[in-house]
Parts: sequence; C-alpha cells; structure tokens
Amino acid sequence: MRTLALGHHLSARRLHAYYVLTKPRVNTLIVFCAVIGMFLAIPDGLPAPATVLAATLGIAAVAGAAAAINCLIEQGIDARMARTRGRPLPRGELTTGEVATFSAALGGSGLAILYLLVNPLTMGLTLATFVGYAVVYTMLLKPHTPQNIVIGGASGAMPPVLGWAAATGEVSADALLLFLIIFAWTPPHFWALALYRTADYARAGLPMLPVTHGAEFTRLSVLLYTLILFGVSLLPFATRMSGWLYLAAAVLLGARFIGFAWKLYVDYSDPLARRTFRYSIVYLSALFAALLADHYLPI
Ligand code: HEM
Ligand SMILES: CC(C)=CCC/C(C)=C/CC/C(C)=C/COP(=O)(O)OP(=O)(O)O
Repeated sequence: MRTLALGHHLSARRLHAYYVLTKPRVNTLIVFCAVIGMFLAIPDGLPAPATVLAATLGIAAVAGAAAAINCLIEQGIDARMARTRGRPLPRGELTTGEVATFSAALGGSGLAILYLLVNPLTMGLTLATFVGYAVVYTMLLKPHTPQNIVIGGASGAMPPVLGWAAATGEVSADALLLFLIIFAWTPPHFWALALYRTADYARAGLPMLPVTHGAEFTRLSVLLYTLILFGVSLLPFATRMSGWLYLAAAVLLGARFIGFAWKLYVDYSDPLARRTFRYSIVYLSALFAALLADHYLPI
C-alpha cells in the first residue's frame, strides 16, 4: 500500500516535471497568437473548427517540444541561474534521455497532426520555427552575440504566420504585419527582464545586452524598440486590415509601454524593470485580443 502511494506520488511529480519542461506559460501566449492568426486570416466568417483544433494542438505540441529541447541543451546554464535552477533537469527530476525521448515524441506527434490534419505548409513552417528556436537561437546565437534575441525573436514571432497558414493554406502580407509586431516587441520584452537579471546572465556566461553593453545602453535600446513597436503596431490600421477599435487599443497600450520604457530610461530601478517586463506580456496579449475583437466587431 505504501509503495503504491509512493509510486503514485512519484509519477504525479514526474508528470508535472514534463509539463514544466514545455514552458507552459510562455507557450500559452505563443499559441494564443497563433489562434488569433487563424481567425484574422478569414475575412468574413470563421475558420473551420476542425482545422482550428488540429492546428492549435499541433502548434502547441511542437512549441512544447522546442521548449523541452531548450531545457535539454541549456541544463548546465540553467543550473547556474537563480531563475532557472529549479527546472526539472538541473534538479535531477528527469534524465537527458527521458527529455530527448519526450521531446521527439511530442514534436513528432505535433508535426504529424499538422501534416495530416492541417496542411504541409503549416507543418513546414512550424518545423522551421522549431529549428529556429531550438537550434539557431539556443545553440548558435544565444551563447555568442548580444543580438541573440533580436535575430532569434524571428522564431517567437512566427505563431500568427503559422495560424494564418493553417487557416488558409498560404501566407499573406497581413500575416507578415503580425510577425513584425511580435518581432519588434521581443527586444523590450526580454531586455526589461535581462536588466534585473543581469547578474544571473553574467554568472552563466551569456552575452546578453546588459552584460556586454551595460545597463544604460540596454535601457536606451528598450526605449528605441518600444518606439519602433508603437509605429509597427499602427500598420494593421494603416493598411486597413484593422479598424478604429484596434487603433484605439494600439495607441493606448503602446503609450503605456512607452511610458514604462521612458521611466526605465530616466529613473531605473529593478522593481520598475520587473513591472515593465510584466507589462510587456499584458501588452501583447491585449493587442492581439484587440485585433480579434476588431475583426468581428467592426467599429
Ligand atoms: C527570443 C525571444 C524571447 C526571449 C529570449 C524570451 C525570454 C523570456 C524569459 C527569459 C522569460 C522569463 C521566464 C521566467 O520568469 O522564468 C520570459 C517569460 C515570458 N515570455 Fe518570453 N521570450 C521571448 C519571446 C517570447 C514570445 C514570442 C512570447 C509570446 C508570444 C513570450 C511570452 C512570454 C510569457 C507569457 C512569459 C511569462 C512566463 C511566466 O509568467 O512564467 N516570450 N520570456
Ligand atoms: C514551434 C514553435 C511555435 C516554437 C516556438 C518557439 C518558442 C518556444 C519561442 C519562445 C521564445 C522563448 C520561450 C524564449 C525563452 O528564452 P530562453 O530560452 O532564452 O529563456 P530561458 O532562459 O528561460 O531558457
């Protein structure tokens, strides 16, 4: 009886460890952006429910596998950083072999779902995104250049394009605007965090911008990218993809983001950087929700 209870306890913990490995919170927003891409791709009406379901599952599975591979490759680095040392691999909750098998099974199922139940284009683009994050960003860029997250951000910006491809079988210029929004958003999102985690990154030997170029240059970069993001976020309105409701949301959310970035530049504190990072997530979630609301409630 006791062994049984212990066994059960252990397997629940292991299940939880696999779940943690997929970086579920980051990937929830990734998948949210992909789903919104599916809806925006259909000018009048709704995407096919079976496609939405299969594409959501497939993209989520491949994104989870990408996160698990990242944890696998970076277990040594993760062990050296306060923020990441509680992850399953550094804690020894799972072995390298288990994580490799899990990732291959999850990623393989996701790609199969996309190929068989969605379309080959979505499968191909999702595979490219996976390679972009797990190999190009994690292995090639992250350890070598402070521009790592700017270039690697192209992977994180793909979800709406994947959603678009899933719903229509093609990629349009409108989808690329959504890509550009996330692409411009990633530097302030990440560098706000890197500013208050600089010691962690320095200890891990990673060349993040505040480590290589200092805090002041990073704060200026956050401000500049937030201004670029503001401009880019107006493009869906400028091209008449979205209407006034979206414009109002983009201006209000963007003004607040610039407010954070400005304050961070002139009067830095770690708690403010932490709030800016938190706000970046609220910003992107609300902006994409506004794109969707605007699509169906044309004001
Ligand atoms: C190269 C691109 C990116 C980098 C380097 C990056 C980096 C990070 C880091 C280091 C964290 C901290 C997690 C923690 O507190 O332990 C984080 C959190 C987060 N990121 Fe990103 N990110 C990137 C792209 C994205 C994208 C594209 C999205 C979504 C569309 C996203 C959504 C989130 C969310 C929702 C969180 C909060 C997770 C939580 O509350 O635990 N990130 N990101
Ligand atoms: C197939 C598909 C849609 C893939 C999505 C790719 C993906 C998961 C992008 C998100 C980017 C991300 C989690 C960055 C974390 O940075 P990091 O790895 O430097 O953070 P860490 O220090 O917390 O490990």
